[in-house]
Amino acid sequence: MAAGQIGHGVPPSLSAKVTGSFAYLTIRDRMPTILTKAIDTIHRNKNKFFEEYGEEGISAEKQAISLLSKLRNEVQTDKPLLELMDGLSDTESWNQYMQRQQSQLGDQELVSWFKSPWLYVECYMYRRIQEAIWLNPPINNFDVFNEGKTQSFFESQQAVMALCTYLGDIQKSMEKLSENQMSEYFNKLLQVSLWGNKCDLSISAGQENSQKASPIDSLNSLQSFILVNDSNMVWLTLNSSRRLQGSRKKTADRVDIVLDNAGFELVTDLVLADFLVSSGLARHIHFHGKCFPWFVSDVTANDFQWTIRQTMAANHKWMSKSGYQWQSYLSEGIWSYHDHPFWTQPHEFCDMAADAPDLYATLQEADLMLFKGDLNYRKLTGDRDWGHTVDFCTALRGFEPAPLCSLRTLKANVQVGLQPGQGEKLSTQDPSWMTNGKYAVIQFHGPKLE
Ligand SMILES: O=P(O)(O)OC[C@H]1O[C@](O)(CO)[C@@H](O)[C@@H]1O
Ligand SMILES: [Mn+2]
Repeated sequence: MAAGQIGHGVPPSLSAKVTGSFAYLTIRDRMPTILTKAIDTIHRNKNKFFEEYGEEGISAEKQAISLLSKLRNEVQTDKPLLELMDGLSDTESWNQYMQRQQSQLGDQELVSWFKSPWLYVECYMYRRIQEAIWLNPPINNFDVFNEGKTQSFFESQQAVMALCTYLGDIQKSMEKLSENQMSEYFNKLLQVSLWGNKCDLSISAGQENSQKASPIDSLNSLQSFILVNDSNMVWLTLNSSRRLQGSRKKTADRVDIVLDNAGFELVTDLVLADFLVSSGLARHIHFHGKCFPWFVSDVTANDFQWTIRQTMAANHKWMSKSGYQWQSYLSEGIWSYHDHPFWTQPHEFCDMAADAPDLYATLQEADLMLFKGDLNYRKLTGDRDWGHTVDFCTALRGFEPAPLCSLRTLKANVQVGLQPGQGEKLSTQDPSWMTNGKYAVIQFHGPKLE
């Protein structure tokens, strides 16, 4: 067994134990900054809380801030993680997961911010933010990240308009498109959705990070930054499920999109989903979002509905047309939004079949799953210290509910499925290639089709 490997050749989890690693810097610098911003946001909303709830609002604000400051201090001083106390439906499962982590660590040490797996502690921080808010009615539904998400949507308006106009143009000529043209548009919109993932707010610790340029025009220049491009497999998968259905109107029955960020990225996902349905490549789209505010910019049910309403209300013909179209897909059941507590838990996805069998069973009904973003990639691969040439399939460790594809810009140091030498070359050319968000993958796992 190679050095650092645990049982069955599975490498160790990334962790802040390694001083100077990206995990270490995230926990030392970026997470406290995110907490400070959350505290500022609550404080800035003090008057609003007073207007809405009077003195009760003010004392809830103070109490929430004090819990978050305490949390920030726990992170900064590498305190042991604490059990959750808020009695929500997922509390028990979080506390059990902590026991699991503790038993892996043994009796000598306690699970703590810098010693436990990075994936676990980073997820846990967002759950603790949720606890701090939830324990403080009447402000217990406040989304501390909402302002950033709405701002990122408004700042990318030009790009959204350009994208909706592009979609409208495709749809005007949809009937006449050849198979080749169709696959070309598909690839473009898949790549737009891929690069949409550059626009998250967690990596920049909440700094503005929106899309300004026209997303279609940038695609050519970004091409060489796609390190793995399995889009052909994705296309074949969509088309093979069309063949298997054998119906005259050829469609994959269902594509699931596991969403990542609100703002521009969500619009790129909705545009791709619209194209899949209006081109006849898919019949239904299931979107999966988060149950509570997560990793600064991730989509909640509220963000999802808000984005569609804003798109409908836009003072731009193609944008508002798209918004109305999306609303009608939802009311006709062609599109549906789902959330499941598992998406806001710290588990590697290889645990899903055992720990969230209901979700796993639902995903098995999909013809194709698209996993958006970096955190989903970390969970797909377990956020472990894999070699770059390890197969994606190996890193998934049996997680294969349906053919799946990760659309991810690289923001954490895990990347598998590269060619021999590719990782080394990148490290020489651009030492921060795994974390600077400049590179991306379209990485597929499923039956190989021709
Ligand atoms: O929105 P995304 O693409 O999942 O990116 C969030 C990522 O940013 C980070 O905060 C960068 O460390 C990761 O924790 C996380 O994987
Ligand atoms: Mn995210």
